[in-house]
Parts: sequence; C-alpha cells; structure tokens
Amino acid sequence: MVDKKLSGAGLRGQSAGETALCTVGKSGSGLTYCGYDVSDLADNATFEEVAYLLFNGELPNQTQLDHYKTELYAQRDLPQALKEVLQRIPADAHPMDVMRTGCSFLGNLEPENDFSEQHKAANRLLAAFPAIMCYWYKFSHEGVEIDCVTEEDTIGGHFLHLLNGKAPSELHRRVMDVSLILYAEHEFNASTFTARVCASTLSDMFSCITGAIGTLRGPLHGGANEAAMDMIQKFSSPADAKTQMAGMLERKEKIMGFGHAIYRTSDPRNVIIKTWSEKLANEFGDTSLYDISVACEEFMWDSKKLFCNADFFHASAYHFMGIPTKLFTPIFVCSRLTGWAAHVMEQRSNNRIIRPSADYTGSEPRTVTPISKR
Ligand SMILES: CC(=O)SCCNC(=O)CCNC(=O)[C@H](O)C(C)(C)COP(=O)(O)OP(=O)(O)OC[C@H]1O[C@@H](n2cnc3c(N)ncnc32)[C@H](O)[C@@H]1OP(=O)(O)O
Ligand SMILES: O=C([O-])CC(=O)C(=O)O
Repeated sequence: MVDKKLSGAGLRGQSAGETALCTVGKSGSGLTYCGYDVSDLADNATFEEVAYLLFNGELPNQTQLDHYKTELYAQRDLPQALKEVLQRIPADAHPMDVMRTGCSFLGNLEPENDFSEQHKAANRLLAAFPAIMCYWYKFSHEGVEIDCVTEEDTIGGHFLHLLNGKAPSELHRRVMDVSLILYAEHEFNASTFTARVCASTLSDMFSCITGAIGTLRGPLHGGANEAAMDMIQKFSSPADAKTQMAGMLERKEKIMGFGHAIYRTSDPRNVIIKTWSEKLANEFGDTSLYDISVACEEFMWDSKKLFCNADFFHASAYHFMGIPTKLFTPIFVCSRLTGWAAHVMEQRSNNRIIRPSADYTGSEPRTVTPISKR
C-alpha cells in the first residue's frame, strides 16, 4: 500500500487550475471572494450582493442590486410538473437527494440551451432552491402544499418564511443571510471541483450543479453540519462532551465539523458563525447546546490541535433557529450554488477538458487464460 501522505493522495497541495474567484488559507487562515475578505462581506454585504459579485466579478451598485433582486424574485415559483415530482418523493428520502432530483428535473423543464443562457440558469436555480427544499419538506412531512412565493426581500428570509409559514425575526433573517455568505464559495473544494470537471466536458449548468450536490452530500464535506448536530445532541453537558469525545478519538472516529484540508490553524468562517450562534442561544433562552459546542471546540484544540470548520457552529446556529437537522446541508446547497455556478462560468471561459493521469499500481502485463483453465 502506498503511503497516503507521500503519494499526494486526494491531490492535496497540488494546483489543479486557476481561479479569480476565491483564495483559501492564503495568509494561513484567510478567505476572500474576488478580493474581498469574507468577514468584510459578512459585515457589510448581503447574500444577493455576494451572488452578484461571484457571477459578475464586481459588487453591484444600488440600481444593479435592485434590478438583480427583482429578477430573482420573479423566479421563485416552481413549475407544476416539478411540484408533482416533489410530491412523489417520500418523507424518509434524504433531502440532498431531493435537491439533486429537483435540480436535475428543472433542467429537463427549463434546459440551458446554450452557454449564453448560463446566468439565466444559475439565477433560476438560486431563486428556486429554497422552494424546492421547503415544498417537498412541508408536503411530505406535514401534508401541506405551500405557496412557493413569499414577499420576503432576501433569499435567506424567503427560505425561513417558506419553512415556518410566517415572517422570520430580524435576527434570524440576518443570521441566515450571513450563513449564506459564509457558505457561498470556497475555491477548489470537492463539490466545486466536481462542477468544474463536468463543465470541462462542455456539459450544461444543470448537470454540473446536480453532480456538485451529490458531492456535497457526503459527511466529509457539506454533510458535516448535520453530522455535527447529531453528535452534540448526544452530549448531556460540557463535561460529558469532553469524556465522550475522548472515547471517540481513542476509537479513531472522525469528529464531524473539525479539521480542514487546506486551513491549518483555523477556519475564518468559524469565528463569525460562532458569534451568531451565541447570540441565537441567548435569544433562545437556553445556552446549553452552545456551551457544549464551546466545550467540544476547546477539547479538540487541546487534545488534537484540530479546530472547528465552517460546519460546526452552523449546527447549533441552525438548531436555535428551529431548522430541522435534515435541512442543514440543503441550505448549504442554496448558498454554494453561487460558487459552483461561478466556477462553471469561469471554466467555460478558458476551457480545456480536465483529465489528470493516475499512477498505475496494478498487475504486470499478462495474458488471458482460457476460462476453462482458470
Ligand atoms: C464545509 C466543509 O466541507 S469543511 C469539512 C467538513 N468535514 C468535516 O468536518 C469532517 C471531519 N473532518 C475530516 O474528515 C477532515 O478533517 C477533512 C476531510 C475535512 C480533511 O481531511 P484531510 O485533509 O485528510 O485532513 P488532514 O490531512 O488535516 O488530517 C490530519 C490528521 O488529523 C486527523 N483528523 C482530521 N480531521 C479529523 C477529525 N475531524 N476528527 C478526527 N481526526 C481528524 C486525520 O485522520 C489525520 O490523522 P492521521 O494523520 O492519523 O491520518
Ligand atoms: O474547501 C474545502 O475542502 C471544504 C470547505 O470548507 C468548503 O467547501 O467550504
């Protein structure tokens, strides 16, 4: 068996192409979108502005933003045929499979006919994803056929309104907006790389995004926010968290929401979502889940020098907002769609099919023994 670290397994540390969209870990722990620090964007922009930035390379002025939001607003509803497909997906389906099917089916109904329609396709998915998720969830879990259009001004508020059937608080609106900004883009992560590989064959936008959703689904990537939630809910107190985590490490189990392929000392998104998680815990009136999360963070750093990635405090933050755990990773889809689509556009703008080589480790050349003699 080849040593994973020496063989460059997982393509770690190798450049697989160029991008003008994002830097990850450039100054140790930094994250920038088109040159803007993610914390600057989280403090001073909205998710729609970030989507515009990723799709166009520049932040919009007020007129451009108003126009863009009007365009997105007009595309929130779902075609009847898609609603009928969503109605047939059972309640125990994995919500990421629902997102994958929803994306793929929309691509049948409203295909990207040629690359001149790439912005149209990306914006359609951006506007429709919250409804795809909530329409299926409310129908399959509560037997309710929701109206897919709300008057909410933002995509984050729109999602919360669809889910809860009422307008969210200002705090929840703001946290959802920040969360969507934090998850929007992350260079050549696994799901984005999937989208780019698909784009490099000159495939269509819906295929690229469908493949990316399948890649994000895994617990080593986007699925970690749900897995982190399942874990912290099992801990009864900060002390219990530390004891149980020690056991997990001893058994060589992976602790979800910790560690990163690129960052070495911290994930810059963590401090931001952690602050909002604390605010939500105080508003919730019971900080125990937040306190347990902090104990996990301390324990992992002290014992393994492993830090929380973007997913860990998202778990408690989403929980405090009353979001069902199974919808955590689909929210990531609603956000990361922007990064995926921007990378698809970038790949297309200077394309060569992505086709690396492999180091062969199989048998020496040999000849086929007739089946009667094997
Ligand atoms: C938004 C996102 O997608 S962020 C990532 C979300 N994923 C998770 O939270 C899942 C848990 N984390 C992990 O599995 C990993 O840290 C990954 C997949 C994110 C990165 O994997 P790698 O690049 O292979 O990690 P890295 O090389 O830093 O690992 C170093 C060592 O720390 C260990 N390690 C890394 N993360 C963890 C963890 N969360 N729990 C326990 N041990 C860990 C590895 O097993 C490895 O040990 P080894 O040297 O004995 O094999
Ligand atoms: O970059 C990665 O490998 C994973 C990650 O944090 C992301 O996609 O947001």
